Amino acid sequence: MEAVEVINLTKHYETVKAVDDISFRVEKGSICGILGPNGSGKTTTIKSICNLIIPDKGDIKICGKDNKKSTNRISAVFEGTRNLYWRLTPRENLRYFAGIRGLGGKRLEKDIDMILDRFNLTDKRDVMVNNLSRGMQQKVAIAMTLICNTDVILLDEPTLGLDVQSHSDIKNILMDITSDLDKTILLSTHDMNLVQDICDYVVVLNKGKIVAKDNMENLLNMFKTMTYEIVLAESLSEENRNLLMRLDYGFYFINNGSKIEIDILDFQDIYKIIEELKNINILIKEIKQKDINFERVYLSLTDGKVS
Ligand SMILES: Nc1ncnc2c1ncn2[C@@H]1O[C@H](COP(=O)(O)OP(=O)(O)OP(=O)(O)O)[C@@H](O)[C@H]1O
Repeated sequence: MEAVEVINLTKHYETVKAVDDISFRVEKGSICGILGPNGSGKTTTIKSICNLIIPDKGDIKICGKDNKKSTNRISAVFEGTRNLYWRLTPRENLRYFAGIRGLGGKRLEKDIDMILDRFNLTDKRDVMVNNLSRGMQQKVAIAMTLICNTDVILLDEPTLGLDVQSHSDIKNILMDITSDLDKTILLSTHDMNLVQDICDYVVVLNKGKIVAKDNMENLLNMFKTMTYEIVLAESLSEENRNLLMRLDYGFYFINNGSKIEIDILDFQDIYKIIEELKNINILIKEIKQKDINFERVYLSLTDGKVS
């Protein structure tokens, strides 16, 4: 079953077409990355799904129902932890957000304790959020979405500014809540390692349009067959790099130009590159097919714009 369906969504801000006729579906219990460079339309898409922006055109369905009639099925954490109350404790925050959704009573108190325990926050439950570490604050923000018990959780940059341990904790929490609790997560982030590790499905936006939507495995496989690494006997000078660039493939110069990574569509193209290296008297030490990572896939899809 689809938890989220976006159908022909379009939104302008005066003359800017922020989102241009996009459609995608997210399966229940999965994690979907909504990715793209700055200004590509991620926030507009996410806010439209949450019903915080009224689109010019298109339909959005949450668990099969129009999103305007299903706002109680979505919760969102925008820009890290901004929607927490900093002068309240984790327990008070959770109580407050549950209260807004009409939840209360002894059962709620039990649920709050259970969720805080799940996130290893029991000993911090009565400490003001302001005095918690950034990683703990992020956990409280995600705990808030669980106490509201919504089917769909939207997260904007959940790992921004976190140390290695907190990054790993948040990653595990997100995987746990989809597998154990069947929650659906829509994740907007520039953290491509996180995307590769936890996303089942990815939607990549560029200039308001979808440039790719597929599952992670397919995207990685699609690019795997096209990326080669050439190790050279010496570093390439600026002049030689420019000569190679004229061949108009996607070149990435690594290790000061002593290693080249190339994205090619046809294996025969590798001979043209070898020929050019021969012409400029550069010896090749090794050529191998590269294990592709998602960051490279993303860069190819968005014309090299990381953020
Ligand atoms: N309230 C607004 N008024 C006018 N233009 C806007 C408004 N909000 C967004 N835009 C424009 O719409 C386009 C898409 O913006 P959006 O914030 O959706 O992109 P984004 O992918 O979330 O970017 P970022 O990664 O920088 O947060 C951009 O050109 C942006 O300048």
